[in-house]
Amino acid sequence: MFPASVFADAQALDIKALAHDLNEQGWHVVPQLLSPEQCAALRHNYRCDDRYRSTVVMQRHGFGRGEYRYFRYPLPDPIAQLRTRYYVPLAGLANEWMQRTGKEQAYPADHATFIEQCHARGQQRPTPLILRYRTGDFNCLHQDLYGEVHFPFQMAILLSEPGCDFHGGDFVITEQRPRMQSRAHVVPLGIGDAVIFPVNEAPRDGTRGTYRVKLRHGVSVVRSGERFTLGIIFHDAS
Ligand SMILES: O=C(O)CCC(=O)C(=O)O
Ligand SMILES: [Fe+2]
Repeated sequence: MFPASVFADAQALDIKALAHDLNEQGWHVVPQLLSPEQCAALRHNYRCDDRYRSTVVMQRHGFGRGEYRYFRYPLPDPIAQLRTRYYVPLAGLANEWMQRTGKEQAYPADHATFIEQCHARGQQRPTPLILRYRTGDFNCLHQDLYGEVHFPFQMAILLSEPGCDFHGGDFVITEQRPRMQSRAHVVPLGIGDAVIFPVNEAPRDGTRGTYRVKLRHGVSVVRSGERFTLGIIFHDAS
């Protein structure tokens, strides 16, 4: 069963804090975006086969160890709402970043129009997913680019309680800087917290103008227990 109160009451983004964190720190956390009850409902839903279009066993592809399932269209209401609702403020920042890096591209103001653009380019399969890790599982550093068209930000929501449901299993981001060694971030997350982070690249201000860093994200080894995440990716897959 899905949470009845969908996520219409999910808090609005603090745009200033979002822009500050993504520009200065590289990622932004929205605390308690979902309630523990909503998280439990989503974890429970992992077993409902008819909700998903495909299931990936990560070790078969060298992606790490664990499993994830992509939702099928039509997305359950709460998932669709999260995607359309958080797209809007993020599109504003995305366009600022495009200008800073001298790119012509502009993202439309609403998600439906952006999805039409994905579909027109042959990217028609939905990307929101639920990931499940058990003891010893992990997610290798990666990027969620699913075709030529991609939205520059994505969101992951932790659905399990760290220190209780599982131990280990930290969300990590690495930042590859030009002509410098890479920098790692461990993002502290509680149950229901969302992390918003760049899919591919981020602009940084340097002494000689703006430069670009390349980002990858993943999850360190889950030492014990079971850890679930909801991933919201805004572009569709080819
Ligand atoms: O399980 C996690 O925290 C990472 C999930 C992930 O890779 C994603 O949502 O794209
Ligand atoms: Fe990912």
